[in-house]
Amino acid sequence: MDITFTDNAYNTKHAGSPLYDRDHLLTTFQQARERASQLERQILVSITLPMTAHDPQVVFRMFQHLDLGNRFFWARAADKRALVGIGEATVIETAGPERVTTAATAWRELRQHAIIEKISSDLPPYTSGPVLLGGFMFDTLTPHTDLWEGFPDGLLILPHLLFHADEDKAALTINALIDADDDVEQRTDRVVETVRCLAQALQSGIDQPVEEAAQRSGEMRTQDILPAERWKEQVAQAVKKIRAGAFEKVVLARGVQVEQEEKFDIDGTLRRLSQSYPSAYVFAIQRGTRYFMGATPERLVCSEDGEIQTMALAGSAPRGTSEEEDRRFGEELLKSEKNQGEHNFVVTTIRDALSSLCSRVWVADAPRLLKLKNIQHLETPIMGNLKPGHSILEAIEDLHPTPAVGGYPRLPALDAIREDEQLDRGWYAGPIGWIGTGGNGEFAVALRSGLVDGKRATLFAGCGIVADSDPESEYQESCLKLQVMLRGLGGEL
Ligand SMILES: C=C(O[C@@H]1C=C(C(=O)O)C=C[C@H]1O)C(=O)O
Repeated sequence: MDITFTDNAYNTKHAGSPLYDRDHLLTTFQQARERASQLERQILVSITLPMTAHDPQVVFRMFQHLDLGNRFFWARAADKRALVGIGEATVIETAGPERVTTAATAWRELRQHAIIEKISSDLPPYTSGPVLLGGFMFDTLTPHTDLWEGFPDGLLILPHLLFHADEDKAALTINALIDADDDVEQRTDRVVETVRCLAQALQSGIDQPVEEAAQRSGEMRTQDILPAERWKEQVAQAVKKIRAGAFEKVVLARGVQVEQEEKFDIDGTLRRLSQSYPSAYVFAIQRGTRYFMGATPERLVCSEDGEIQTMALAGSAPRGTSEEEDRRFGEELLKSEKNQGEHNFVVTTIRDALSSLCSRVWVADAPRLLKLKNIQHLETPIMGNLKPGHSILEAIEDLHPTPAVGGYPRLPALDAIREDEQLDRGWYAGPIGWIGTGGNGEFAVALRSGLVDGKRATLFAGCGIVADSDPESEYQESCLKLQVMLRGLGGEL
């Protein structure tokens, strides 16, 4: 079973021992229990072990056999980074407009007095140690419906087990919260058994090629939540408001309900999304029978050692059916005043938001094209150096919602969404990602996404509306964006 882990100093030292050395784990848990009793609080224990690289999709599938609870998937095929978690050592759940700040405080508190072990120096540098996975609702002030039950305003999960990998290293982190009166012998045995089961599952499944997703046996039925004509009227109304000077841009979203005879195949959907959108963040967060999942091209913010990277992504055109047509569409997008306008609101807003958090902000001179499978966007890379003491959660607090998903100026645009959109966005277009120690982490904007529950799914897509938007073109653009999840679920093959 040791083949699951690399032949690192730790395993060599403990050659022949179980995957995780029981005695060592027990000593750590005992130490945590003592600390818990002295300080009269729970103590976080986080242990990271090196592991041989595995396909994150396979790990996600194998995790299901562990019976540890909800799973979480996050991967970007292009840079070979992945985080796959299962279970909840603890969760930080927050509510209200202060949901991000409250989560940041709870995270700081949780880390205090923690015992963090890294059983090698050969580990993915940014994701080793305790890492929280989760996300935030787009807007806490819109009335919530049952649709998003289980997805609170803010949710950060410390998983029991986290598989994480970068381009050349992979590791497993085991997290636990220890109480003063915990039976640490029993806790130790449970962890050792869980890791043993995982190793076994991976070993037995490791040689099996990831099978092609089962073909759908029946029809996938789709229905607009708001009839197409009504949505286009909304767009026309928004254009009128903009021309009357109420605001300059608003992003209006629409939802589509999808149903089929059989349950949607979550693992297969993730695989199709990863294959079709290698540069996107492919994600899934499970709450019971529900999965919020998608393949978003939009990074909200990535922070590594104080350097943050973000982007303005707004302005869209279809891909051409020939190389020539594709180039033409791209050139027209780059020259389009309408698209440049809606893009520039995003650039300006992000630059302003970062200027208070960062000692230096760098913005590319001009947007470039980001070409995805069926759509192309204007993209401006933006970077900055976080001032000491600031973390990624503060950046999220300031950046979200950017005018790429909200509007410009922010407040009147959000009011218009609340009044006119008639859609419970829930976590759609909210920040989703992970945060580690030292302020590192990465969050994306949860676009090209849907909430999947058994045989049903609700998919979302939105478009930036400006003074010269045409309702029909915006509707067509939203259809292109919806295709990501429709195809991901196995439809429109
Ligand atoms: C709102 C969405 O996408 C956003 C809106 C875009 C636009 O209006 O051109 C482009 C990219 C995203 O920032 C979505 O995919 O649902």
